Amino acid sequence: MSRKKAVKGKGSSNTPSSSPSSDKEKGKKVPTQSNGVVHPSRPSLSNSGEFYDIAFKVMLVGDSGVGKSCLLVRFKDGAFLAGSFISTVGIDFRIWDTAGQERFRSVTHAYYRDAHALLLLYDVTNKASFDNIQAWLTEIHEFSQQNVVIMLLGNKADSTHERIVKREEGEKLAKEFGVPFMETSAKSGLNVELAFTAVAKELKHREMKEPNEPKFQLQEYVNKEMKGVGCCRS
Ligand SMILES: Nc1nc2c(ncn2[C@@H]2O[C@H](COP(=O)(O)OP(=O)(O)OP(=O)(O)O)[C@@H](O)[C@H]2O)c(=O)[nH]1
Repeated sequence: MSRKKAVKGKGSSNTPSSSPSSDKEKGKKVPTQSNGVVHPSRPSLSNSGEFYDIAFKVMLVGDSGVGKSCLLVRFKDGAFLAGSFISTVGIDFRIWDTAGQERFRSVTHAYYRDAHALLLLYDVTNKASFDNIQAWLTEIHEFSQQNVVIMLLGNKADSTHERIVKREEGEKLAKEFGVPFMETSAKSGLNVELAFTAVAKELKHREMKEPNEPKFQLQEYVNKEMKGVGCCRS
């Protein structure tokens, strides 16, 4: 999975006018199987001009304001968007950035179905966004594929003074639900690259693994590579 083709779109319109089918139209540029995985007979060219062999659909989900757009922009451009800007209401393709607002949920549901991976975010400075994770997971299990890769991310880990949710609480919740977890910061860049590459590695491994090859251990990989807030390695 090429990082550069991780093109996100902050919704180009500020109304939920783009229907799932109209957005899928945009994705028609690449040959897609019914499971949504792109298997071109020869490498395909991404919008950014890079070649790739396989493509997966990764979505960012979570409450409004947890930092989904910022995380994607940090990953894609290495930049941080400070301050307030228009809330996401549209959904773009490649890496799909969803609107966290309740009133756009029905639009989001339609996109879960063929997602291969979901990065589920809460904001460590916002208890409600953490408390809502269980509801998000229930929804994900209802609408997404059974084998979807899920990773829980506690974002805004740079906000030391405003922090309300402890890292241990995130770890405990993730353990309860059997999903990998780490804290991230779109502002400082902490673990942002890792979140996307770990998911990409898992998906690629599933797709290309030889029958006798052991499974990729996503949580182990994350534990090994993850950096902590204020840690010497970050
Ligand atoms: N300190 C800090 N602020 C962040 C971080 N990530 C995002 N923010 C801020 O949080 C606010 C919301 O970020 P967005 O990326 O728009 O959140 P979103 O989840 O995409 O929101 P919706 O589009 O409404 O679903 C903005 O003011 C960002 O600057 C982070 O890692 N640290």
